[in-house]
Amino acid sequence: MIKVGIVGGTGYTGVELLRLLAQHPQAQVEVITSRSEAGMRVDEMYPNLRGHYDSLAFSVPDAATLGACDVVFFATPHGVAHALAGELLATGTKVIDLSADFRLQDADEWAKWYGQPHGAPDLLPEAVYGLPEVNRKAIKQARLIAVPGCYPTAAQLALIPLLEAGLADTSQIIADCKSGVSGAGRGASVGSLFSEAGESMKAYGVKGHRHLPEIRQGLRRAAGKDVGLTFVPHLTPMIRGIHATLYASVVDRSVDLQALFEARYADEPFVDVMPAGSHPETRSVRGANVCRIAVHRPQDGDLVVVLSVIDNLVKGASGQAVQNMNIVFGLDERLGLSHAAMLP
Ligand SMILES: NC(=O)C1=CN([C@@H]2O[C@H](COP(=O)(O)OP(=O)(O)OC[C@H]3O[C@@H](n4cnc5c(N)ncnc54)[C@H](OP(=O)(O)O)[C@@H]3O)[C@@H](O)[C@H]2O)C=CC1
Ligand SMILES: CC(=O)N[C@@H](CCC(=O)OP(=O)(O)O)C(=O)O
Repeated sequence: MIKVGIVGGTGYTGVELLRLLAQHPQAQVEVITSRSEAGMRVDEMYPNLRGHYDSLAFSVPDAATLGACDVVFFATPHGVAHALAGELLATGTKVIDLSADFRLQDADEWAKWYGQPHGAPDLLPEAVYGLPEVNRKAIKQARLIAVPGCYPTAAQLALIPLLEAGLADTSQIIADCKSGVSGAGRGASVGSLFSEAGESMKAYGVKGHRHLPEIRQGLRRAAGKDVGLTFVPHLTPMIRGIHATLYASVVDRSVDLQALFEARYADEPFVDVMPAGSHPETRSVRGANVCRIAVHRPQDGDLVVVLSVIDNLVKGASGQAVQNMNIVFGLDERLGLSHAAMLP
């Protein structure tokens, strides 16, 4: 059994980790932290977990207790993993960080987008970007994994086949993305109120969102050169889900894009290339660790439109984190993650 610790157990990604790990045959959650709820049993706070974690209670984060675990997940705001990761790695504990602390390779760029100095630049060279579909080999050897952001997961999986094949005009790609409100976390804020976000939809971060450099970094890796990207996120009145629509121009109209995408993801357990002409719905991935993709060529012109949906809390965060854990510990990548989505 893999001994698991979770820092930040009361947020949405923390409780989603608990839900997924409850069904995992080879992992046992030993430590779960919350400073504000220390002492409370997890199944008192989250009744959906009753019967799964009979005696597990929140505790304050403590490096010694966490260091006794085989792996520690950080489901915390940005900056927290910077402070604790080094100490845990030194005790031999693997670290899987769901925040953005180790996603950008460049500490100065991180500081610019996150508004504070990078707290652990010495660890950046060994941090591995945890997108298994492009980095599986490196993940297997990693001690420190940066789980990709939710928008970046949906956008990169949609564009990588085109970029790796050198088929997209890299001067101008558009990522038009929509998220449910759980993407904003569990912390109270006016924008997440039902009466603010319900029956309404709005774009935000058009001038520059912190996921822009992360998506650009991934696209650059796939294309082997810089990519001109416009990224516009939107808040939509649903709880879970990301819907990303990607627009690019193809440089060779003769290529069968459906066949290209199917071949690229043929061996990927968590990417589903849907039949030509499909329109994937966010509800088709709700609760599941899957990204469903459909490729369109309107009027058979140069334009390619790729549609990509994920559950922000699963393939966009906690499910992808468990997928990374499975790879790091040499397990079947699908363990604990093979359930179907909830419909409706
Ligand atoms: N929501 C989403 O869809 C996604 C979120 N993420 C990322 O995952 C991380 C967690 O997100 P989410 O679950 O929404 O977050 P929340 O903000 O809802 O929860 C944060 C958790 O972290 C704990 N925490 C806060 N500050 C500290 C601290 N200084 N030290 C230790 N623990 C702390 C909180 O507990 P307490 O204060 O009681 O200790 C709480 O349990 C974030 O970095 C987020 O950006 C990634 C992908 C998708
Ligand atoms: C709707 C909403 O507010 N979404 C969040 C992104 C989701 C998220 O948590 O981002 P990370 O994956 O980088 O942690 C935002 O725009 O900042």
